[in-house]
Amino acid sequence: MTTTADSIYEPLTEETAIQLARRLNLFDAEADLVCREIGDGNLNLVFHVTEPTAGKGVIIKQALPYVRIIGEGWPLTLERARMESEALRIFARYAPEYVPEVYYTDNDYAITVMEDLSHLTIVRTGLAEGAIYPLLSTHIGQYMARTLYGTSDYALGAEARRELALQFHNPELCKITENFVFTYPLIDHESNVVEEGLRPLAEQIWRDAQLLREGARLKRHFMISAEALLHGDLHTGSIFASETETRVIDPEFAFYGPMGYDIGLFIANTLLSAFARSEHSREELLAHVTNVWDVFAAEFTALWQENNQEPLADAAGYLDDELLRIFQDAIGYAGSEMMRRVIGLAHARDIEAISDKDRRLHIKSSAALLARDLIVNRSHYKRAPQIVEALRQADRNEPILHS
Ligand SMILES: Nc1ncnc2c1ncn2[C@@H]1O[C@H](COP(=O)(O)OP(=O)(O)O)[C@@H](O)[C@H]1O
Ligand SMILES: CSC[C@H]1O[C@H](OP(=O)(O)O)[C@H](O)[C@@H]1O
Repeated sequence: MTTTADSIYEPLTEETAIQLARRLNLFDAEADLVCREIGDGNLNLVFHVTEPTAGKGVIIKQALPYVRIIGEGWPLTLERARMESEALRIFARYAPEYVPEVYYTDNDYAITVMEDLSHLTIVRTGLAEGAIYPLLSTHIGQYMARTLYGTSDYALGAEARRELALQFHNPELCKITENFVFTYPLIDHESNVVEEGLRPLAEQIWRDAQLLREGARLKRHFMISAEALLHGDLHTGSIFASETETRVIDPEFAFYGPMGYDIGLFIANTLLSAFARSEHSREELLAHVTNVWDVFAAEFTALWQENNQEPLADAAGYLDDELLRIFQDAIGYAGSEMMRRVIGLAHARDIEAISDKDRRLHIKSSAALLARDLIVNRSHYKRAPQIVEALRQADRNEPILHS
């Protein structure tokens, strides 16, 4: 627990959230305000303060000194609120159209007051209801290229990059990822949630020496690479969208890590949503998987050519090598993320919502087989359409072959 006896921190209530919004002059003095706590994530409180007659609102997000869904038995640093608001401000330098505006922060109360995005839908929810979001992968590809390139050595130079990285020492949140994404799904850990019927496959996974070795290498790479300021938890529950607009929220896991991690999380969660759909309505989501990489690579290349602090950047073949390495990192991390969403702690809600047990189990075992291949054979992946081909083979229960 990071609160101390003399700490002034206390959790907000719906009433005190309204008082805060008034104190910050976010609404007219006489405005009639209502507030609802709408947090549905694993960690924090989220208050939606609105003036219904004016159609105006703000979001007040507050970290609790523990994990919201577990309670005081799992203490967690309040520092995560500072990480989130500082990361949002930095990402806004590079991709302002893709993040909510931050109006106010208070680190003592672990509060971030930000733009209300309620006119948009959380992408995981929308995709489960059949939405397509035609611009999603273009926007996310641009968002990732701009924020990842912009905070890297290439754009900032090593000195400024190291300076910025000091602000994002985020050990408690990184530890959650190290444990719950990388370690626990690969061992028979008590926190894993393995659906009955999937146990034999899970046991096979835990005995798979090649998988454990490659999973360990990915975890190590995650722990020691400090390439760029990552969002750190870029799943589809951290993205709001409509047909025309896309915004990335919730970067409390931000830290300096490998660029491929953010890309891998987006790909993994889009693949899971694709698995959750019937075969004929998957195509748009699979197109997002290939397009996000194409857009990322094109935008990254343009930024590289425009502004690069690395004197050796023009070395023949170097950019291509970097892009292939980032791609293969992303493939591996997509595998780690998919595995944890199937047999780890925090499952994909769209898959859990499938009521037909046989179909749900088929999807989970196909996703686990695909995840294994992405982790173990990531060096065989050279082009984004191979991911789509691998998903189709896994879905048909065929061995995944790479041409
Ligand atoms: N800026 C925002 N505008 C509107 N709703 C938001 C905003 N930020 C968060 N929410 C709502 O609160 C929920 C939880 O927010 P999130 O940041 O994901 O919390 P956690 O950190 O606990 O995962 C989101 O799923 C969304 O419904
Ligand atoms: C108990 S932490 C599990 C999981 O929760 C976080 O997700 P979110 O903030 O979107 O609710 C993160 O993915 C953690 O790995």
